[in-house]
Amino acid sequence: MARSSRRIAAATDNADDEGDSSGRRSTRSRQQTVFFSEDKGKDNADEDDNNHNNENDSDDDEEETPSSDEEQSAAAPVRRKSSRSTAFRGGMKDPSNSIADLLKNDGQYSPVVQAKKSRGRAAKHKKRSSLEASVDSDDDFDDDNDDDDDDDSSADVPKKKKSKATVKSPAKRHSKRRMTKKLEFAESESSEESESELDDDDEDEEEEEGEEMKFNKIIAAQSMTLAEWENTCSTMNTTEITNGSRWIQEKSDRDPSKYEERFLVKWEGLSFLHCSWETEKDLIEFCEQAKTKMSTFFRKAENGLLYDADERLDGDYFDPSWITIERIMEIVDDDFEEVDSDDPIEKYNIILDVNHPDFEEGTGRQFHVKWVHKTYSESSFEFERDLILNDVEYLDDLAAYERRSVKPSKSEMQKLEKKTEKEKKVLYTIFGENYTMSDEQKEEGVQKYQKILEDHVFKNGGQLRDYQAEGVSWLMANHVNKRSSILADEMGLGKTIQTATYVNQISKQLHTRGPFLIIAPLSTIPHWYREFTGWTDLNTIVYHGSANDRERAVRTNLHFQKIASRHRTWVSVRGI
Ligand SMILES: Nc1ncnc2c1ncn2[C@@H]1O[C@H](COP(=O)(O)OP(=O)(O)OP(=O)(O)O)[C@@H](O)[C@H]1O
Repeated sequence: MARSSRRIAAATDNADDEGDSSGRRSTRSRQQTVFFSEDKGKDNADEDDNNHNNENDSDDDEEETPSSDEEQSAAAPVRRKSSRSTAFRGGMKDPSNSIADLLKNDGQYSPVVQAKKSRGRAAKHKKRSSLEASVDSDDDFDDDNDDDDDDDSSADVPKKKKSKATVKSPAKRHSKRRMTKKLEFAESESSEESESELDDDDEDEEEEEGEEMKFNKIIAAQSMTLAEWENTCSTMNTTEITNGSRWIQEKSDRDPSKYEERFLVKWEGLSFLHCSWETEKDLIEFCEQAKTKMSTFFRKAENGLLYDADERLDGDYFDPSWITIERIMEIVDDDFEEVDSDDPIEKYNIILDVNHPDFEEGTGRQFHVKWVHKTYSESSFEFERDLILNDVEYLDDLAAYERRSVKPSKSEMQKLEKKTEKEKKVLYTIFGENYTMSDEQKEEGVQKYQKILEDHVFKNGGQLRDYQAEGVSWLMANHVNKRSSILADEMGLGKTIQTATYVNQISKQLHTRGPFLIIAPLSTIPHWYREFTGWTDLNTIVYHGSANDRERAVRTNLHFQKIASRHRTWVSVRGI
């Protein structure tokens, strides 16, 4: 794990490099890279990086680099909000339980054995259903099932001859298309370049017609009866998957008690919200490199699961934070005929019923989402309807987005400036060393200030302890007198919180725009992030990761969205 050099950092900004005359608290603080800013920043109009075209590709392929994963999890905030998708959890038994259940069942069917057999088959490149193979080699399987399987080749295997034309490409399934983050900012680009970009996009769309579908990896294997599959998959619907599958499956008249093995697939270019259960047959028939990816899964998986318990909770197939929103970075507003209502379902005509004839149109708004424990490059565009259908909490993140995305008007700014001047005067009266006041009067002012801090209820009901209020007021005193300071105390007494509330004070009370930079050791970044977001409404972002991630973090989070369109031109939005 990369650890950057340690540095001594001053706790105040704007501080002169002079000795600490008050000298009450000092420490060395070990620092690395957390970056956060006040609710505003530059109106960035730089050219977009070509790397944007590779969005979501970082998850690419089964061969993940452990080091980047490690870094990522260390850097990302730890936030295990319980917004679990019923699609991946609720309707599904714990896979380990179900495997155990099946094993208990007179050894009639073992998904583990099954998995090994499938691996063998994949290696031999045979297009046979798992169940067929299982039955062929499993003497205990009863005759009835044997009959069924004999039928498989004729009756059970869907009669439709799946041709590429019958496979609904995700890009073609919905007229309202998801974006896959291909925003180009063309301020400095010539119009010629922009036009050629657009031409490229058209070509890409045409190419999509014949494209094979691609998936990143298989993340679980599971065997259940067809009836159980139907039950489980009926809750798995998004704009990209229908009844748990990327394909629109025809109704089958197969025996519902018949077992089928399916694989949970993470699709390329889509977030974990759109993972779907697919059969080996479909994957091999319609997806690029399915056999290779399948054999990688069998090599790496244990008990039918790719991720170990550290990365997921019991009963989950993957870390639930991967479908938990860390922040909404943009709203893509289509032309909605908004209904006057507080309920987004009503307001944006969201249609939740998958069988509704206008399901395709009823997607609601589209958000650019950064997921917890995923990098900025892995952020994705999601329809509001998909978030609702999968129980993903988004309203708080949306409110936070709205709060920070609107630039104050000129008159509001002028009002703020006047207010700031007043606040400054008050602070200088209390803390200013050149201010002529008796010591008693000063002490009284400081006590009063500390009391206000102590009584103040911060976000989520947080309140400072008396010594913490003293610490913050000392930091403010240094700030007012333009003096560098280092806050030191014993471990665990809340220095992080004091720093967060101090920065909050200079942002909210003195209306200092920021951005403020926190440099912290890699392992403590999640803690810093948690405390800043838990105690303040500051627009806090983790500035860490690849150059692309860092650039994207700044580009998408440090400018006012609402005025951004005046300064940049959106030249290209490319689909999947
Ligand atoms: N006023 C408070 N209210 C609620 N929780 C608090 C308060 N002050 C500190 N804590 C909690 O105590 C724990 C330790 O605080 P924190 O990590 O900020 O201390 P620290 O002094 O920065 O520690 P270290 O020296 O290890 O960096 C945290 O979980 C924090 O949320």
